[in-house]
Amino acid sequence: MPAAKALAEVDHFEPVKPSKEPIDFVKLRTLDFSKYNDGPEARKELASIVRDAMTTKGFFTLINHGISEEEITRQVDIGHTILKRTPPEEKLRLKAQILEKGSYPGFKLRGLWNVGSDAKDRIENFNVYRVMSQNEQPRALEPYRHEIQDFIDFIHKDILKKLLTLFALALELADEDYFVNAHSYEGHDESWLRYMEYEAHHDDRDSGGKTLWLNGHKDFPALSLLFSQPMTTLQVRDEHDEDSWKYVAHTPGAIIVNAGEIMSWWTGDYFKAAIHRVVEPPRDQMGHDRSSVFYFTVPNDDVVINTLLDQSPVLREAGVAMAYAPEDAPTSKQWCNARVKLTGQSKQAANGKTGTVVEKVIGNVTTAWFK
Ligand SMILES: O=C(O)CCC(=O)C(=O)O
Ligand SMILES: [Fe+2]
Repeated sequence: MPAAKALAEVDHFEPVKPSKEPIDFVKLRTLDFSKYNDGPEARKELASIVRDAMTTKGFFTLINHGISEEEITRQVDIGHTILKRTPPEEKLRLKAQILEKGSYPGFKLRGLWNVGSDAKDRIENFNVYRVMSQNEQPRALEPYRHEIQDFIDFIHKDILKKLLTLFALALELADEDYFVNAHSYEGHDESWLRYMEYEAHHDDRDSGGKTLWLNGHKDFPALSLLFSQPMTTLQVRDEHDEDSWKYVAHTPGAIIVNAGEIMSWWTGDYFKAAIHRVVEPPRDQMGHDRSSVFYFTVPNDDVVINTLLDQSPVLREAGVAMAYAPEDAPTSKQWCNARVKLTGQSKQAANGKTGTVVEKVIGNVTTAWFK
């Protein structure tokens, strides 16, 4: 990423020290972008890693993606500063229209979502579209506007473009640019950058089991990019190991990539939208806030999402079924707005395969939540 010039001052967020406790980590594949420009064979190899990761765990670790650790730290600090310096009245005025419109830009205040059966979340988010002028931004953001824009633009135009090309290669799509064109930078869509802070639960020390911080769920976008952070809290449910929850390891400077429901529909569930959740950290990391940065990508508003059987010999060979009858397939915008409204609103959660599945139907689309 091109280096920024003189940087405006921030309130530094001091991340927690890595845990020393023994932890059962999920084994994720590593995708190394330093090989991306080494020619067609190297790209094919990277695409085969994407295919393997997506058909098994649904998550992988991306390294050498072009954003340095310092730049990630800087973005965490920017998010922390915006959340810290924006007064409550301004947060309320610039509140994200989540329940009203199913749209994320603005502040998500604490306590909007249910966690488990009788708790509310302790998460604050500040979300931004790539067209930042589309929404009024908080005063505290102004000193960082260009840095945030450069960060989003590099993710969307460089990292996402490479990732989506590899996803197309992994499926041997007739049109290698299909996913890239569906995420045209110039088009409009609901993709968003998220600064997210989990408030420490100071009462956790006395609790026996692990307290949930965010219910189990599948992400709804096409891809989710999580800038790796050191608090051991994110768990993925391993379908291949009796649905057990395993922690995602922190890799300094890496991006943890996972697919959402849009990608699973495109591929007739050949690529997994893995179920994941956030729980309290190990004892030696308790009592500390967590601050992180995410980029969630969805296709342009009018893209109709359905399984790419016609385009992909890999999907035909895998014998997957179409996700929807043609007349039932949702557009990106219909799906996103409807799904965002439902996030965290159910008081129940399901155990998945073995328990009752708590489902919500949106038009012809069904989505579910998990413990
Ligand atoms: O905070 C995390 O590590 C994961 C958050 C998450 O799953 C989400 O925002 O969809
Ligand atoms: Fe998620």
